[in-house]
Amino acid sequence: MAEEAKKLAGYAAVDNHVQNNQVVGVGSGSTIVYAVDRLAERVRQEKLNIVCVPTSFQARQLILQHGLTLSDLDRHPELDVAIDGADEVDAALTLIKGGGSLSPAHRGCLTQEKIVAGCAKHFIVIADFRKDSSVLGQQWKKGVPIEVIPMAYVPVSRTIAKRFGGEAVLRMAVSKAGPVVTDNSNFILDWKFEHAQNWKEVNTAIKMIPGVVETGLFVGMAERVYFGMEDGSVRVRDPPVI
Ligand SMILES: O=C(CO)[C@H](O)[C@H](O)COP(=O)(O)O
Repeated sequence: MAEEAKKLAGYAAVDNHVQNNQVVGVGSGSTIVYAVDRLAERVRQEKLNIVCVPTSFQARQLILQHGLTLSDLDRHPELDVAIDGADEVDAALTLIKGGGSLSPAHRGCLTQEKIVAGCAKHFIVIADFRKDSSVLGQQWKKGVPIEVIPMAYVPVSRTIAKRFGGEAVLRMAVSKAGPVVTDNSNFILDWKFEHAQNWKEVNTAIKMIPGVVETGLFVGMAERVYFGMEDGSVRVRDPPVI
């Protein structure tokens, strides 16, 4: 059921937002796999000229395996559109990213994902119905991922708990001993917050703690979210008009 929903979201995003001669940011996770399948299909069928910029090692492999054109931010610092998954989306389109529902290899790419999304004119999110929340923490219980410089993980964890409550736990690997190491050779703390907060302020404050590389809070970045639903429909959410 969830897999079909991921596919619906991925296909809708590619069909509605990708056009010929575009540079496309490719996100990470299990949902993005469906979007890349559809992108490759359209490139073949419609003979599109598309260049892809990956957000992780996994995304890079996906692009290559599908025979798509691989690039990077050196050659393409401006993207037309970036498409990526999320762990949770609230009513204001604030996202938690960097968690991942698949294997550890597909998790913790939040820093590169945020960089690529920030370089895109349009940032489009794809998710299944389980990620849809009115407030963060409603559906996603694993906390906000925070990428940290390895030597700083203890002081950063203590500072976050002291200032914002909850606890920030070092993410451990599953198929190896020791912590998960990101594509940037850093560690991930999962901050299990106690209650909803002003995410814009919290995100800025956490980023100011020495040793923090990036947070998995994406505030004011997503332009549209496609949710694949259980009944086979696709729900679209745009940011609220303030
Ligand atoms: O942010 C991510 C990885 O850093 C993923 O996009 C997010 O975790 C969603 O993953 P999935 O599509 O497997 O549920």
